[in-house]
Amino acid sequence: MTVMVAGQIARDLVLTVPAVPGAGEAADAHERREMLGGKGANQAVALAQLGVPVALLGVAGADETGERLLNQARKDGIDVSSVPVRGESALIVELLDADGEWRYVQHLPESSLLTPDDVAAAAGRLANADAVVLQLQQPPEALLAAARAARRTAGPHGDPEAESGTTPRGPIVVLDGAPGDGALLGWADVIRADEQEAGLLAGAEVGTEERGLRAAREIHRRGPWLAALALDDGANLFAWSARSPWGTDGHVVIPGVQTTTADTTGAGDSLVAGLVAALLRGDDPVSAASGAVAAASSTLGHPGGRPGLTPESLSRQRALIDDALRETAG
Ligand SMILES: OC[C@H]1O[C@H](O)[C@H](O)[C@@H]1O
Repeated sequence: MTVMVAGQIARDLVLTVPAVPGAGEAADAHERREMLGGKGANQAVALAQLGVPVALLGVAGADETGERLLNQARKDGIDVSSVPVRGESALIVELLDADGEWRYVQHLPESSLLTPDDVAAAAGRLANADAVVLQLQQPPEALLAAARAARRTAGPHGDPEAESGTTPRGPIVVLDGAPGDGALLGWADVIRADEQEAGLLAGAEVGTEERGLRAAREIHRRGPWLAALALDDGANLFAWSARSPWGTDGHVVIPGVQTTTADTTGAGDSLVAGLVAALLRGDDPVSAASGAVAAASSTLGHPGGRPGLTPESLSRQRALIDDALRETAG
C-alpha cells in the first residue's frame, strides 16, 4: 500500500510573538521553530506517523535548506525518490501571536512549483498508488495532470465509462481545498474544505450542519463521493454518497473536542492524513471520520504545522470524540 502526496515542500519558520507588529514596529519573538513544512510535506509526515507508506512529489530546493528538508523527510520515513531538486527552497514564515492567530509571509520561487513535466515523470507511481493526495498550493495544470495520471484508467466523474463500475478506478484521489477549476473537482473522490472553501464550492455560506449538508450534496453532484467540511462551531461534517465504498448516502458530525489550541496550522493536513489512513484501512464511516478528527486535534496543541501524531495523542483524542458522540446520541 502506498500513498502519493503531490504538494508543497517548504521550510517553515514559526516565530511566536506576543502580538504581531504593526507598520514601523518590531516585535521580539519569544520562540522560534524551524521545520519541514508545506501542506504536501505535512500530510506526508502525518501519513508516515500513522504508519502508512508514503511518497512525496514536490520540489525541493537545490540549496542547503532543500537538502535539510529532504533529509528530514527521509528521517520521517517518507519516500522522496520522485522529488525533483532545483532552484531555491520555498520559505514560509508564520507569525503566531499570543491568541493563537497566525499570519504567513511566504516566498515561493517559481522553480519550487510542480510542473506537468514533473508529474509526467512520476505518472507510473501515481497510477499505482492506493491514494493520491493533492492540495491547492501547486499550479492547477500540475494538479490536473496528477489527477489524470492517477486515474488514467478511468475518466473523471460524470464520464459514463468511469461510472459503469466495470472500469478499473485506480487510486482514491483526495483533494484538500476548493479548486477554482471545476475540472479538478470532477477527478476527485474525496475533498476536504474549511468553511470558507466549502462556501466557495457550494456557492453559498456553509457553517451550520444543514447548510453543510446542502453544500455536500452539491459537491457530490460535481464529483467527490466524500466531503469533509469544517462547520462554524469547530465541528466537522463528513458526508458521503452512495458512490462511496460504504454504498449508501450518509453523514456524521464530529464535534471539536481539543481544549488547548496553540495553533490551528496543520490541523487540516493531519485531518486529511487521518482520513486517508482510515479509508485505506477500510474503516466504517464514523470510525474514519473520528480518526480524521483525532489526527487533526492532535496537531492543535503546538506551534507550527508539523504533525506530532503518536498512538497516545490519537487514542486520547479518540476517547474524547467517542464521549462527545455518545453525548450527542444520548
Ligand atoms: O497547512 C499548513 C501549512 O501551510 C503553509 O503552507 C505552511 O507551510 C504550513 O505548514
